[in-house]
Amino acid sequence: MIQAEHLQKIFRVRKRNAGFKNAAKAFFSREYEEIHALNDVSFRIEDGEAVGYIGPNGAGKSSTIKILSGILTPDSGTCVIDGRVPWKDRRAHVSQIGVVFGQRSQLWWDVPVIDSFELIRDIYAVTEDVYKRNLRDLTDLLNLSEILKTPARSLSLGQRMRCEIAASLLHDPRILFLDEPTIGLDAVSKIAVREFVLDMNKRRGTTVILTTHDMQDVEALAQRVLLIGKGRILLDGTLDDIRRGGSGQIDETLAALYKQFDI
Ligand SMILES: Nc1ncnc2c1ncn2[C@@H]1O[C@H](COP(=O)(O)OP(=O)(O)OP(=O)(O)O)[C@@H](O)[C@H]1O
Repeated sequence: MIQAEHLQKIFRVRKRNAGFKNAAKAFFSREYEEIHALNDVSFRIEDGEAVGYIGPNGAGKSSTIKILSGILTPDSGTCVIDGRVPWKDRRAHVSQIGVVFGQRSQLWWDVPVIDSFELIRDIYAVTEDVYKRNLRDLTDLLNLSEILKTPARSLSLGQRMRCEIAASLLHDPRILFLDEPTIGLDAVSKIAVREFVLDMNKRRGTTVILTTHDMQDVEALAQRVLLIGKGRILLDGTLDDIRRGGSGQIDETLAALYKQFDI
């Protein structure tokens, strides 16, 4: 179970105006401004749920995922995941979670993908049996056989994302955090990723938390939707709850909702 209560995160950044001269000035300046990424975020997610975490650019989605995965420490508030505090019990925590950041790679850039997988196996101390089974299933389901020997830097975006997802699942995590996993993918790759994640959720009971701007991802994967805006949870319900507010396409309905919440 994931229980987040009153999470707050403030980033302090050097104040600066536009232009090169001002950038240099800002470098030596002691003036800071505060960015309230998370103001008061609370939610509870049960084991086996698949939750879409949505909101406009800069709403605080990635910051939340980073806190839940232990990469970032909040300024205040608490978060307990299956009895662990992510940023305190990092070692135990990472063995139970898989994380995919669509905009960042966890694969070693210059080595064949399979070498990255083997490194991940060693880091997580995955037993040979489990590794072999997962590698076989993931290769099969995500269609990786022809790209396993290719270095990550030579893969297309869609190929790389399929490898990223496989890399995040080799150690059988109970929870999967996906931060924009279908960004830039073609229709075929998007569908493959969605089907695969749905299967993980349904068949293995993996808890899935997904941030995305693609509402088709949410339609395909999430039973529940959390809407965040200006660092606060504004809505916790189903996609039907969101649809009810509009009459047309889901993107238009969502845009109207953002407007209504002034986010
Ligand atoms: N390391 C950082 N330093 C300073 N500000 C940051 C940092 N990380 C995030 N922010 C700011 O915190 C706010 C929330 O950012 P976050 O990345 O969580 O949003 P998001 O909802 O994931 O946005 P997007 O949909 O654009 O990816 C933004 O205003 C962002 O500029």
